[in-house]
Amino acid sequence: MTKLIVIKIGGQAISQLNATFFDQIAQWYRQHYQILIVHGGGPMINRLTTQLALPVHKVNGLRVTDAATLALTKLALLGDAQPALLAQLTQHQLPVLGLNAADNQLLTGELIDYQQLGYVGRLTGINHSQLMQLLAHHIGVLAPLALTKTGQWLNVNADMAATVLAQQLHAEKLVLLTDVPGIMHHGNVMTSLSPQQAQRLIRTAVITAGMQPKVQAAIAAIQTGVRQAVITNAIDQPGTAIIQEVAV
Ligand SMILES: Nc1ncnc2c1ncn2[C@@H]1O[C@H](COP(=O)(O)OP(=O)(O)O)[C@@H](O)[C@H]1O
Ligand SMILES: CC(=O)N[C@@H](CCC(=O)OP(=O)(O)O)C(=O)O
Repeated sequence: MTKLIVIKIGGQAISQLNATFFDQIAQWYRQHYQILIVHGGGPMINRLTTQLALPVHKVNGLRVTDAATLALTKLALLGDAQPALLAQLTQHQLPVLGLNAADNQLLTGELIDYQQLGYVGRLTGINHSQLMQLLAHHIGVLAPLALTKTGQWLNVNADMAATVLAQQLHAEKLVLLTDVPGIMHHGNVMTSLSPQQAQRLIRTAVITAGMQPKVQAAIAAIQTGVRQAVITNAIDQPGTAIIQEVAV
């Protein structure tokens, strides 16, 4: 059976990719791994909304997205973040394909809580066969947006999107590439983190902001069959491995 690796690249990380990253992707591709990249774009969205004097408001790391913010989110993800990433991968001779929810119903979603978050969604369905067909010959680069059954665009946290894709496509590994070397506690990178530890560190505000949905997404991944989930800033560094609860 073909093995799949899902890599989520945060918006900040898109501008920090180095030769090691591209070498590793090329190596996995040569080894016949299928590779799906889900990209973020938080800083690009912030830049656009700030330029247009819209407030940036987040709840538990999720952007509150009204209609105007949604329009800018689509612009930033599909007009800035995705082409910036595609251009770098193409320059490294990697066979990439930029994708979004509207390509043949790739990603379907539903609102999480319109009152609290506006047009923010979670993934409820993926076009499995289409995606696997595309990944047979390309490295897919997918934006974190979804469409509802009635055609409403939704803003989806990219870590959450990557997790659902990793679960549903039975990925072997989920890499969440970000701008920090892993989960930091007392100034050190934690080499591993269990769901119980994570809940405690969220409660005590050690894990805050965008790291919250990231950790929750990684936990959901390993609890639903993804064998390995790591949070790191470099593809060749172990970062923080999310592990199942340790029995005591
Ligand atoms: N305990 C923690 N360890 C590391 N980073 C943390 C922690 N708590 C909060 N963060 C913040 O989470 C950020 C990563 O989340 P986010 O900005 O959403 O990244 P990305 O764009 O890659 O998804 C870090 O830059 C850091 O500011
Ligand atoms: C609902 C929600 O918060 N969506 C994210 C989507 C982009 C993203 O996740 O980008 P990063 O990976 O760079 O943080 C947002 O609007 O910022």
